[in-house]
Amino acid sequence: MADLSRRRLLTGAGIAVGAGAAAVAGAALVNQDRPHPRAEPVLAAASGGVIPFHGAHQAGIATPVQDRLHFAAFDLSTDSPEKVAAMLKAWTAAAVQMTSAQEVGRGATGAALAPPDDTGEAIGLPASRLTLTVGFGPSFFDRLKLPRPAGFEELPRFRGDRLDPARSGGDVCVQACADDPQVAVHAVRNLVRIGFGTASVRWSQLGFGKTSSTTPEAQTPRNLMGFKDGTNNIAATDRKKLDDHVWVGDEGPQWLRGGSYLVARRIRMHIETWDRTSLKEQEDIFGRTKREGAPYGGTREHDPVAVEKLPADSHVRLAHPDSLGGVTILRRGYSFTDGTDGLGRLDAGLFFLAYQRDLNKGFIPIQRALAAKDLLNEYIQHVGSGVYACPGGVASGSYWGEALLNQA
Ligand SMILES: C=CC1=C(C)c2cc3[nH]c(cc4nc(cc5[nH]c(cc1n2)c(C)c5CCC(=O)O)C(CCC(=O)O)=C4C)c(C)c3C=C
Ligand SMILES: [Fe+2]
Repeated sequence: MADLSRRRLLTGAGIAVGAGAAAVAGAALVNQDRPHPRAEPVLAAASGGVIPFHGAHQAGIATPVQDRLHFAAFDLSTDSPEKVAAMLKAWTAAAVQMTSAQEVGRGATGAALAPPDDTGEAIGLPASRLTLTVGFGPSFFDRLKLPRPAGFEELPRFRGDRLDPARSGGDVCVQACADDPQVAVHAVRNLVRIGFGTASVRWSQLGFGKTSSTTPEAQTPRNLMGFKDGTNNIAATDRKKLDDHVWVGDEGPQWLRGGSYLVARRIRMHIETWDRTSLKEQEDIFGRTKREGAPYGGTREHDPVAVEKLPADSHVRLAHPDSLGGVTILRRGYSFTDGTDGLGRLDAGLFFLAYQRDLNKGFIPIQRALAAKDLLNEYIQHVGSGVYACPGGVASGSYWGEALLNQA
């Protein structure tokens, strides 16, 4: 490894976390004498490489979408902002290490008579473009008596919702994305471990097969219905659209500027019914062709969508900005299959993730339009939900939510 990159990594990872509750109590350990690269970090965003943790925005929003997801929502077990700040500080130190392929704290093989700081299952694995993105639910602010951003509240109930409270909400969320599922799971597991005594997992979701892309030049992935998903998403290079529709600006509190609002929805697909539906009907439901992904009225995937050429209640027509006065979101969802539902059907679907600058100019109006009459509704059901305010990027030496918690 070049000296420069090692120095950068060490500085970023200067504070290591001790095991479990001790770390949360603020027992920061200096790690500079014993770095534990679990693999040779590659400072490039090519598959397997490092996506920088620090920056103007949190990684994992507009950065290229990785193949795997482990999403976790946490409930706080304390009302103390100081305790939560200590946890977030320890989480940040661990995140800096894990995203650069370092072992957490003093590593997986520290002192023999104490539990290791790192659980060890990622030893030898590259960074795998791991990103860790944190958000705070409305209940976070109430519990810690912190001022909520104006208008930030739980999502309204939408027609057709059948939300399971055990798969909804949460005070804090962590979105871990990586090209290797073991790296994503390792990251969440170690944060869970560090948070012991301060936060516990309320629900979590594994995802595979990204169903969106922020790199339009790459092949668009397909969802479990077999359709290309993410064609008309915001590209990571489209600074104007990101500024207009994704990043919170001066209208938000200082800690949220450069951040974004995240909506997570666990959407079950009735894929057995879908699989008995004719190709023509499937295509009419989206208003796009299945193989090419072309919008009706066009021939190629990236041909412009002319909404009047799509069936009136088709998904794409209803969700398109031209039908909704310009409303636009950044989608970042994943497919899931979680065994069966006990009735001989797969519990499969789309774990929908969307980022936006303003929920009232993003997910809420789109979902209202879709819930009212989307042809797709016959084949899907929203069964889990969460909404979170994700702070702006973390500067080196700072930690997730520092500017917010300093107000306590
Ligand atoms: C509230 C927002 C949305 C939900 C919920 C949603 C669920 C959902 N979507 C698909 C499959 C596709 N969606 C596509 C496009 C698309 N979907 C939304 C929003 C929601 N989708 C938007 C804003 C768009 C883009 C519209 C446009 O600008 O043209 C497509 C087409 C390809 C693409 O552009 O991505 C597919 C396919 C499923 C299966 C689903 C729930 C399970
Ligand atoms: Fe969609």
